[in-house]
Amino acid sequence: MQGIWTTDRIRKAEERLLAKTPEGALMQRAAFGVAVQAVNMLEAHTGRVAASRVALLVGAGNNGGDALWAGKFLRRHGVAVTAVLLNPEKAHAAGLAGLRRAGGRTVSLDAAPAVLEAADLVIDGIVGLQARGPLRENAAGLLDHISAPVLAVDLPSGVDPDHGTVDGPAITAARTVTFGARKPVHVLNPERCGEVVLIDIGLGPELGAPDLQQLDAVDVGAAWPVPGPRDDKYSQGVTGVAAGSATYPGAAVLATGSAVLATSGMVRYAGPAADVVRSRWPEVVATGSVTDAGRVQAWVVGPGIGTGNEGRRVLEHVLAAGVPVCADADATTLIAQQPNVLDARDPGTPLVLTPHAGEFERLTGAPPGEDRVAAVKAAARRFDAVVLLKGNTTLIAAPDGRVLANVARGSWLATAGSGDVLSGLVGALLASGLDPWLAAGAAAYVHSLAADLAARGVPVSASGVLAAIPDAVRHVRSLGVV
Ligand SMILES: NC(=O)C1=CN([C@@H]2O[C@H](COP(=O)(O)OP(=O)(O)OC[C@H]3O[C@@H](n4cnc5c(N)ncnc54)[C@H](O)[C@@H]3O)[C@@H](O)[C@H]2O)[C@@H](O)CC1
Ligand SMILES: [K+]
Repeated sequence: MQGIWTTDRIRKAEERLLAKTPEGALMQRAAFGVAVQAVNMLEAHTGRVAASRVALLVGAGNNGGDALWAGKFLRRHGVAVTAVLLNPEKAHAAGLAGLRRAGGRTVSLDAAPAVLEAADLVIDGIVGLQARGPLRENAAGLLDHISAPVLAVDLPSGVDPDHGTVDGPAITAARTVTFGARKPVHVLNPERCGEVVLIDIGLGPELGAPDLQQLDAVDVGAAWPVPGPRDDKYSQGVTGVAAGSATYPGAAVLATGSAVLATSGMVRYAGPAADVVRSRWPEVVATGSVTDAGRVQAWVVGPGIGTGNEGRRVLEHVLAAGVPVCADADATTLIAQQPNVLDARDPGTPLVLTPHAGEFERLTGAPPGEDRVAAVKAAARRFDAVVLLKGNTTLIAAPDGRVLANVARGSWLATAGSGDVLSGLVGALLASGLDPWLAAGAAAYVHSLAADLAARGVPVSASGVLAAIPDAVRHVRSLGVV
């Protein structure tokens, strides 16, 4: 699991580390890392390093200092480096002197358009950890002149470091090189950051527990349930799916199918689409109603059940069953409209809610807003549930305050029925006994990986995502099992 820390925590950790290191040493480490990435990008984009042209956008703080020192290192490779000083009086003095000694040029704003237009690579050192709000006018006016790839120092300037939000002009980077620890922006706004490269500057021991975490393939592979020699179909956990209607059986087929493909435990289906489900998934034990479904170790409830009286009866039944429940789609709306339905919940049994932004607003009375992390944490506490807030970056909060971020590799999951596939995955992992927070996180990971594997650059349907689940599980298992 990889950690992510808020800027406030990182700044405090940096202060402790700065007190233990010789002056300027951290900036040198950071800047050297920037220069290495710049060389690498120049090689990839222009096929050469010597005699290529790099423009530095230099703001008033240490972020600009990093860029200036990186420019100095690039001079050693014969790169023509020109620094655009956005605030000449406040530019980092030592960095500026270093760059000039090494033969780098500096220009002021009026010369900047021509410098940017001629550049093979632009290094964004406008603003870093202290960034607040969009780019100011002097820097904003330069954006139109950038056509070369941008390497952002620490974070793309103009994007909020803690929330990843953009409310005005901002840099879009092809790559972001960050120092010591990843910040929320790197997972909350991956489109603006591009590829994120972390440089170790020795901050690790100063950091403490992370504010956000991210699963990688190895974590997901290690967590994925695998049957042992003494397991049978019951011992691995039976997933119950209460979804779909006679008129709209698709949600039932998708949610049931993803539970079937996720683990080798048994799957039961209960609802009016039993015949359709049985014909598509003959291995599923299907009945017409949750009342005669038999024992399960977790329920998925909601997709396509409707928000009327019958839907409410189904939801109450599964909430009272004393097993973990993943409540999705219509179940979320029912909880939002009739919160007392949660009185049926057996206290202490895990609940996973999987709202998108609109459902989140219905559930909590407010949209997730700028600070999605805080919003999802508060909802998890309020409902005493794991809340999985869908989005390009999906956030998964546990009632105890832990938050996972899952960054989608593309946006192909924005397709009808893809949520049904996700809820089936969550249900199957809950039935296997996984911690509900990890179950939701691992499900989100495999869901987005399956979409990526299925899409390969073209649109994909929810059925396509479903069909790619085995490949996605195989991928994480091949990395996660040693
Ligand atoms: N503190 C440390 O130990 C290290 C810091 N490093 C670098 O230092 C950076 C932080 O430096 P600073 O604390 O000087 O802060 P910044 O460089 O982020 O900010 C400097 C100035 O920019 C202004 N500013 C804020 N929002 C702005 C906006 N939207 N447009 C234009 N200007 C804006 C601020 O008021 C401040 O005066 C990090 O991001 C990183 O790049 C690295 O050198 C590694 C070590
Ligand atoms: K920056």
